[in-house]
Amino acid sequence: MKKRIAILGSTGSIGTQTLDVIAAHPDEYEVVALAAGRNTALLAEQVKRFRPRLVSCIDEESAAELREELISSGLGYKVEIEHGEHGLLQVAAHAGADMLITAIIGARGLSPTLAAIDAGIAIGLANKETLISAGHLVMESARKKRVPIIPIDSEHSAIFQCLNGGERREVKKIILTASGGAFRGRSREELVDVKVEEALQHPNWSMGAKITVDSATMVNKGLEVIEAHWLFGLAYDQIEVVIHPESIIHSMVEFVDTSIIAQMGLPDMRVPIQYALTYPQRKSGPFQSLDLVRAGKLHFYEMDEERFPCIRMAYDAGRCGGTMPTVFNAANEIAVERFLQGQISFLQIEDIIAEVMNRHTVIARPELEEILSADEWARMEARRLFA
Ligand SMILES: NC(=O)C1=CN([C@@H]2O[C@H](COP(=O)(O)OP(=O)(O)OC[C@H]3O[C@@H](n4cnc5c(N)ncnc54)[C@H](OP(=O)(O)O)[C@@H]3O)[C@@H](O)[C@H]2O)C=CC1
Ligand SMILES: CC(=O)[C@@H](O)[C@H](O)COP(=O)(O)O
Ligand SMILES: [Mn+2]
Repeated sequence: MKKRIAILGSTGSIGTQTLDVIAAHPDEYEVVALAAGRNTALLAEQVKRFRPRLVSCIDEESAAELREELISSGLGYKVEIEHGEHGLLQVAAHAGADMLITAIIGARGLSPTLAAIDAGIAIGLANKETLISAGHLVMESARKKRVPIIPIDSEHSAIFQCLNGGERREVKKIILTASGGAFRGRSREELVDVKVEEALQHPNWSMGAKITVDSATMVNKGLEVIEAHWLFGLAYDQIEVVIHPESIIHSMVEFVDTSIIAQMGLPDMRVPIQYALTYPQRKSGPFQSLDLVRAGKLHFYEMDEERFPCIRMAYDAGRCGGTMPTVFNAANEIAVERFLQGQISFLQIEDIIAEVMNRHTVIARPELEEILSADEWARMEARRLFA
């Protein structure tokens, strides 16, 4: 029987690569539900090709556009079209799905991810912001429901692969690799006037705009530290970050006997996506092998918290816990949105995060309602600063 897959964010970087992997194994996987934002032209193509039973768009207008597009192309089967938060939840908890790939951006992925877990659907987790915002709720809920959460983020997939079959209590620490992002060779002075287009030039990966900016500010690695804390149950002191400009070693685990196991490969997100789909098996795929001789030298540098203050803020937020990581994430989401819209400068992203964290009164062990209101509060504060 084919494994039935639902995807949140099917038209994005992770969403389209997930469909590429599925297309390479047509006898193994079936797409049952898709959710996207406003790219109805691409979504219509995906519907025609993968024939899901349910599809959802961001709003009513996009849903109408999609319907129109599918009718005019003479779609030969009946697909249910939904929209908005309701549609997103319907796709996430689709009764016919075995696994949900969370490839939507931001903390808006939280409620649908919780809905899928509640419905007993396995999660292939790309949407890291969900774990930053409410890691304790997501992990607790997954444990109670015995729902597996398989990481897709390249570093976490790497750690997951290194730990395969191993005892977690034998782990001394994990080492997350960071490329250094678009501005890795530049000093802070050289960041004052950087342009949006420059921040969107990641040296090794082709990704959506938000995560590419996060990579340049090092917020991405900060989010990944908190993500690793929740996924692997490690203390923050056991999570280290090193700069590795080549993005060939995707991350490493050091065990108590000082042995280090690393997962390596060319930067291609289809590999961790496929591993999440096939786990615990491995399958071949349309991927290029790493040629170590051609790669030549690999480099590693110490993380500089003065140069990249967002990494320190992320550790602070994680160690503080409660609603602080929620606030760190929400403030960053708004700051990045404003940077992309040309409203603030690159360095003001970190100023906004720092100031909103500074103003926040933490709630320890927050319930979902408290998470959602801390998230909303942080977004409001982040919109007001430098306005
Ligand atoms: N890209 C990568 O290589 C990696 C990404 N990740 C994580 O994966 C997640 C997705 O990133 P990425 O693929 O780069 O992002 P993209 O910006 O490329 O894609 C985002 C997707 O979400 C959809 N979307 C946006 N808003 C809504 C909404 N309200 N309802 C439904 N769908 C919506 C978009 O739709 P549309 O375009 O139609 O508007 C699009 O399909 C992020 O959390 C990121 O951190 C993690 C590791 C690597
Ligand atoms: C592909 C992936 O997982 C991204 O999160 C990537 O790691 C970003 O690269 P850096 O944050 O290391 O620049
Ligand atoms: Mn990553």
